[in-house]
Amino acid sequence: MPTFPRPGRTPVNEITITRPDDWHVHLRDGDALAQTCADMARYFGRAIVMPNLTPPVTTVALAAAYRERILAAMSALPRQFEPLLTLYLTDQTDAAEIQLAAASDYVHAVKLYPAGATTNSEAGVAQLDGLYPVLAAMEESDLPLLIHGEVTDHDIDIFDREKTFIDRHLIPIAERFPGLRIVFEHITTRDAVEFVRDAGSNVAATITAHHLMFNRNDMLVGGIRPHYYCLPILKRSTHQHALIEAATSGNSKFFLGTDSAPHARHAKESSCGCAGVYTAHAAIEFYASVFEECNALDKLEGFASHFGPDFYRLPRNTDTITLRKQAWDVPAEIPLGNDHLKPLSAGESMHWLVA
Ligand SMILES: NC(=O)N[C@@H](CC(=O)O)C(=O)O
Ligand SMILES: [Zn+2]
Ligand SMILES: [Zn+2]
Repeated sequence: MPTFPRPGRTPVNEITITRPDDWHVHLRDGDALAQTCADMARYFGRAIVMPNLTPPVTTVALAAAYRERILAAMSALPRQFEPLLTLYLTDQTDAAEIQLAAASDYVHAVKLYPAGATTNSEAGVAQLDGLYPVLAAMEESDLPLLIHGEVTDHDIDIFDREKTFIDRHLIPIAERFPGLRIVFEHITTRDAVEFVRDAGSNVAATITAHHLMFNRNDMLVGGIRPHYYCLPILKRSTHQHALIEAATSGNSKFFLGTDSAPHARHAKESSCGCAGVYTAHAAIEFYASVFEECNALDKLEGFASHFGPDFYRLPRNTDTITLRKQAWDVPAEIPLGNDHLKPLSAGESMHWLVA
């Protein structure tokens, strides 16, 4: 991992921060919820829950029902987190549904998946221009737009899909709807960092732990590692360094979103493996390791616990968590309903743990 040494580095064995939230997570549904909710409830306060179920969460009524299933799955747990629901945009979404969402107290954002861009995005938006009346309604009712920012054109190289999305779609959307709050989700490139940094205060980005920890060499050198395969795909190290600089900079436009995305082990270790990395079992511990490497542990609290709620116009959590230096081993496998998944860093040793 690259380091950005800052003067005065002193070893830290314990850090207490405002309770963090996860601004982008996939909990899935059904019997997967037992594990995904338990991992989130270990210390996160709230989580923006992605709507890419099958079928997707396209209406406020479906979001209400999904929320009930999440709360039911959590009822047996020693502590709970608050699920913040999102709607899945389709070519059929209308302004009336947006108004319903804005009026509800549990739908907090609307998610744009370009059709075919990622896992369960088949029902996503095929014609982005056709979306403009819906985006106008969102701007009007101040409901944030969350974007999986990749084009899907066959002639665009997979490593260039985020950059091309910025040029073709994000710049026009941001110009046309200057009052629309936009979260550019799970950014993976220097181009995305620069776009968000230079945009208005209505534009922010989430950054995953795995895009801070790894680049495409980690996935492809010495053998292909399907458990590092996610979308947007890991990029070259120069992009990884730009993400690390952004996350540890203290700039409030960049905040924590794990994109923890469970897939059964056999579905990833396959001749056509699924996209998604599971990090919920050790999320804040992964981020803490990266920030520590960069001697930037003092910047973790803003990134993990302050900038997200500020952007979403929600109160910051008022209690704290404490991370301690403590060796522990990530399990080799984690149950997922009747199946199993291989979590990030399976079988490896970690040195931070939430007390
Ligand atoms: N990130 C991923 O690679 N996969 C996510 C979908 C997404 O966030 O794009 C999933 O739902 O599995
Ligand atoms: Zn995505
Ligand atoms: Zn995601």
